[in-house]
Amino acid sequence: MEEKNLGRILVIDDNEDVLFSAKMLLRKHAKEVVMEKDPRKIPFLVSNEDFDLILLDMNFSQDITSGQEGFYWLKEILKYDPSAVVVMITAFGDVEMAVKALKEGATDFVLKPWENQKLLATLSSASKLRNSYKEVSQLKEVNRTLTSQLNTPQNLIEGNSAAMRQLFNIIEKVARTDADVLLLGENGTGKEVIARTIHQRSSRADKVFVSVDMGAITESLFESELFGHKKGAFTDAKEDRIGRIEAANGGTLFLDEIGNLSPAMQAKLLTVLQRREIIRVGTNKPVPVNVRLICATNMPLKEMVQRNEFRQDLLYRINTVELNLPPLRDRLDDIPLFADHFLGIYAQKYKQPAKRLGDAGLARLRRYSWPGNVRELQHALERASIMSDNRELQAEDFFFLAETEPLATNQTESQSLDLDELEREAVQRAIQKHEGNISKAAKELGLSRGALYRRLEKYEL
Ligand SMILES: Nc1ncnc2c1ncn2[C@@H]1O[C@H](COP(=O)(O)OP(=O)(O)OP(=O)(O)O)[C@@H](O)[C@H]1O
Repeated sequence: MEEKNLGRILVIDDNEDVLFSAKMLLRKHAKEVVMEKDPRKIPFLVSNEDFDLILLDMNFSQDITSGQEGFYWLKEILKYDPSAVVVMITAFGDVEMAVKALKEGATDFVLKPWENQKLLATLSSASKLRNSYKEVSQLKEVNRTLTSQLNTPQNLIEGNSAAMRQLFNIIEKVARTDADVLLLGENGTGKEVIARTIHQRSSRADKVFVSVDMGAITESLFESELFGHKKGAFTDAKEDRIGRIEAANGGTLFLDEIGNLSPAMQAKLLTVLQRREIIRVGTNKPVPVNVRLICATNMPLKEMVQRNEFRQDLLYRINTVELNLPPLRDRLDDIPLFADHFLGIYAQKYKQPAKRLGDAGLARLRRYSWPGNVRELQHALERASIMSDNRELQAEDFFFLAETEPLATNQTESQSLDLDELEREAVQRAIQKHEGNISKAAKELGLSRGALYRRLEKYEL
């Protein structure tokens, strides 16, 4: 047996000879051996010290044979440390009593007088059990912490546009049911934020929310990522691993970019969803799973079904409730709320006083088409927070890649000879080249900052 791998052992027996021989044997294998003759010290010892193993006599001198005192002290130990690993010592080979002790929570028993090798073997397996208890309780704790961090409500903006108010009415109702949900919407409309919100408002809120980006999973890793694998199932399978679906058990499974699955992956996913069980790669044992499914995509799934690119049966399976997230350009009334929210966050992040959105700034944001939706708005506000010297953000504090994009390559230069058009393009290009730095752009154009601002205003840039 490995040296000292039994940890700290407490031996409680009122017979000095037993204590002595236990100490002689165990000190070679344990980090520390604590001996105690008087069982009345147990509460003090167990509540003040951490023992990996406890060897407890069943029969103390006042009550030689019934074992009642042993049972009493076993219960006391478990009261103070429910995960204590207690091995009972019994002198009479009374199997019935030993079995009763196991039922009461003892881990094992040894007969007195013991054979040294047998005692060591018993303690060694008890110590392994203790280690796995410790590991499990540590993992549970890590899991609890991570789940509560992940499930901490993010700063959700419900919005006050008619479209979002209507949507949140439905979300409120749907969240409480266990119905599977399909979220449709352009990039950056907040599909993941809404998926998390549904989870947080559901009866599964204290369980885990597992998000899987289907667009990022390759065909070859699909099964092992989602269903898990057994050690040795394939070359890289160095250890048993549970998949994402099993990890979400009891909670919510969010499958993002569901429209990106190949036909083969769609078929495998459908089978799992229908059977509500997974089979880890390299095994043939089905494991039942209980997850609430939320899927999301920015792709037109119904059209894809028409074109045979997406399985109709899979679509029916995932869209019990379908929610459409409106693009930001259809809910411009939400912009002021988002602006307050994100400007607050960036003020903290960049340690500066919070900036506000001025009327002209807001008008500018309302005129833009927002192809990147809330994510793009968030970035525009972050950029303006960093770049602008104004406390109140104005039109000139915002410029947009989507508007300047065609100018990124020089081949797309305008054929127009309209002076205004040419000037507008020159201004855009200068701003883009200097990444929004007004002073540098103005210098390049041969204009003062004021003159450049006037042109930005004029061309609504
Ligand atoms: N209602 C909202 N409240 C607060 N933040 C939001 C909201 N909607 C979107 N956002 C923010 O916008 C960004 C994009 O949101 P999210 O990732 O949820 O969008 P998505 O639709 O899932 O995007 P994609 O399709 O690109 O994955 C995130 O940074 C998110 O915090």
